[in-house]
This record gives sequence, structure tokens and C-alpha cells, in this order.
Amino acid sequence: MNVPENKPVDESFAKPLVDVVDLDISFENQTVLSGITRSINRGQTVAVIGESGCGKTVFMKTLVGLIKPTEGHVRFDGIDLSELVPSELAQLRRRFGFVFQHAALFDSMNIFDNVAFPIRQNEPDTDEVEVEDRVRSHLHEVGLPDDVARKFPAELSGGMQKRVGLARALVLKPELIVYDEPTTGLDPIMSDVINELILHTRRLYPVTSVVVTHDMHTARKVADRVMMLYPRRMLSAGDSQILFDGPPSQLEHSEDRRVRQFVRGEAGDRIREMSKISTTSA
Ligand SMILES: Nc1ncnc2c1ncn2[C@@H]1O[C@H](COP(=O)(O)OP(=O)(O)OP(=O)(O)O)[C@@H](O)[C@H]1O
Repeated sequence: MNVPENKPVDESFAKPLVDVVDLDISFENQTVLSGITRSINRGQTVAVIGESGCGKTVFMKTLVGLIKPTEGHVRFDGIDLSELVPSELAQLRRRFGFVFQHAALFDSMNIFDNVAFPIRQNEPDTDEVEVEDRVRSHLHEVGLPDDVARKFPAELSGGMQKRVGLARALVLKPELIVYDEPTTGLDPIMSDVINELILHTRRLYPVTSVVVTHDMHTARKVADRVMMLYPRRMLSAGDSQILFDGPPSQLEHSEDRRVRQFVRGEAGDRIREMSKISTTSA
């Protein structure tokens, strides 16, 4: 079994980097998240799992200030994101890296310019020799050869594009990196390449990571902590929306049947529950 090397290396690693306090997120009439209070320690890799539509991506976006809490607070390194004006939030986001589901590369730029983009945007005084050095070393880190730099995104496979997305996310040495479905759409081998790169990144940098995923293999392999969310609409008032929060090795032993069914990929009572919801909402 692969064990992520996420042991604390100094005192600061034991302190939370992210604090979520009494978080509620609603859109129009729909409450997606409610009553979420959690901390994420420095250096931790947290996989957020749960069925489609339960609010994983919303949770992740809220952590990095892309969605504002309807109620409650998100603090990064003690800074309440809601209290920042847009320019301060933009400044803080330089400490975050984003790996998007579809790589989100700029189609009109070659790979070199895509990876160089955050450096040129955020550190405009960096000389081009250093830019070149950093871009090439990050491309190497994700296993891409030099000749890829001159290519355009459309010329690369999905797996290569994801690796470029990871190189771009790492180029500013983020403290928090969020991965949105990093292995979706990839074959099992390329998925495992991405998993290995997530682990490799964690070994190289003291980064804190949040990985939103449907892929239980990814969750088990890369995370030292798994949080399972459940759709708010399926719960009664007062029920916790987080059905599981612990090490991946404990998922199978959860006392909650819904957790065990989810990780085994069993529908269980869900078909009946779903039909109840569609009847009542019709
Ligand atoms: N900007 C938005 N405006 C309105 N509703 C939204 C917005 N973003 C998300 N939602 C709704 O919030 C709910 C949760 O969405 P979210 O994308 O977080 O789910 P998810 O768990 O990541 O699902 P999936 O695994 O399918 O990606 C969905 O019902 C979605 O339609």
C-alpha cells in the first residue's frame, strides 16, 4: 500500500491552514451546504467525496474564495476571506493553486506560455531566463519533455493537458492546492500517473491539498483524510452533512451504512429514496 509521506516536519504543520466555521451556502432557494465546521491542517491532503450534486465543488470553491459564504466564515492562515476587498483576495489567491477538471489551459497559448502565465501575471519583474528555468523544471517535474513546451493544448492528450495544468498550478509554489476531479476522463494508467504526481508534489513541497474526486482509488491513494459529504436535501434538519471524516483506511469500517455503500459503489436504498424525492418535488 502507498502511504503518503505527510508527516509533520515542524510545529507549524500541526496548526490549521484553513478554518471553516458554521458554513452555509445557498443559491436562490437551494441550500447546498449547511452547518459545516472543519479545519484543515498544514500539509494535510484531504479528499472530498460524495455523490454527484452533494456540494463538493461548491465546498472547494468556497475554501479559495471563489464562492462567498451565505453564512459563516472561511479563514485561510487566520485571514477571513469575507473581509477582504477584491484586490486583497486576488493577492491572497497567489498562495493557492488550482487544478481544474478539464485542465483549463489557454488554447491560443503554447504550453510554455500557459505555464509561464502565472509568473508573468503575478511576478512581472521576473527575467525571462528565470521564467524559462521555472517553466522547464515544472514541466519536467510532471514528467513532460522539453519539446512539449512549443506545442499547443489541442496537440496534447487529456492526461498530458492535466499534467500541464498541474505544472501551471505549482509554478508559484502555492501553500494550498485544490484539485477538481483530477482523474476524471482518464484511463486507469493515466489516472494513476496523476495520483503519483499528487503524492510526488506533496513530497516535494510542504503543500496542503484538497482533492475533490469521485474516484475512490484516488481518494484512498493520495489522501490522508477523507471527508464524505451527503446531499443536504436528503438529510433532516440537524443532521450533519459530513457523514465521514477520517483516514481512508476507516471508510470501509464506518458505522454509517451510506458511507460503506458509497465506497463500495452500491446503490442500496438510493433508487427508492430518489424516486421519493422526484415524486414529492413533482
Ligand atoms: N453558481 C451556482 N449557482 C447556482 N447553483 C449552483 C452553483 N454552483 C453549484 N450549484 C448547485 O449546487 C449543487 C452542488 O453542486 P456541486 O458542483 O458542488 O456538486 P458536486 O458534488 O461537485 O457534484 P459533481 O460530483 O456532479 O461535480 C448543485 O445542485 C448545483 O446545481
